Amino acid sequence: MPKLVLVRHGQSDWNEKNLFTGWVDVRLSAVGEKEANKAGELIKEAGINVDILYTSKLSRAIQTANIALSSADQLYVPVKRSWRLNERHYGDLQGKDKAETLQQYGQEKFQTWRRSFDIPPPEIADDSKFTQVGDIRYRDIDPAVIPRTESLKLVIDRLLPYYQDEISGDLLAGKTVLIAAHGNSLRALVKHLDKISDDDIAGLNIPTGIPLVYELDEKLAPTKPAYYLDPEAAAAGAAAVAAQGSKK
Ligand SMILES: O=C(O)[C@@H](CO)OP(=O)(O)O
Repeated sequence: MPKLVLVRHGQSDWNEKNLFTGWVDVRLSAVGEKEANKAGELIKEAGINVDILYTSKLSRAIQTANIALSSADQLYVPVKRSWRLNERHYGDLQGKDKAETLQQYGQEKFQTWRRSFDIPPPEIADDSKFTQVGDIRYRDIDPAVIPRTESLKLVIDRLLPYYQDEISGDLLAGKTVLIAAHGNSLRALVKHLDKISDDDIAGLNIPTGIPLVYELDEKLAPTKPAYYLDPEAAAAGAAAVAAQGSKK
């Protein structure tokens, strides 16, 4: 039976600093490296043998996957990377402090930008130091397609075709697939897999560095609720993500 393991990258330098990140290519913090290592140990302890790894094009997801597969003794697995698994592009909020943004714009606007289904933050200018226009890693994408901002809905629009056309093929072949990606790109995927409504998805937060396992049937529907390999740490981690704006 196909198995899908999702892991959000470990804490990044900008998660630690409480900054909106999106497509900015920041690296893992020391804590994030430890979380990734632990994720691999959990994968190994659960007896999960990964057949193929998918990552975004962002270093923090790639680092997480490499460290986790190393500690799981599975560095050999083949890998595919796509910008379609990237974090949600955070528009003009990229690089901004979350607590300051909350203070400046108020709870309602802050929460709308952060967790509404279809309202994106303001667009980032192409000459901003935090834009990804001109970044060589996206040379295979038409520059007009590089996002200037995204809502969760727009993430689903660019991620789901990749899941259905590429990743599903490996799952339908009975493979165990590991996806190392991001808080909001994984929220998009979980919304699809668990059929979560546009309203209810606002309340879902994905913790860093804890593998979430889906066991799927031949139509790629979950045969039982997905489970975290460390449920207690996952609950604490999700609550910490939800509270990020209020952090000093
Ligand atoms: O800054 C970001 O890109 C994301 C994930 O770290 O943050 P949030 O949880 O606020 O959507």
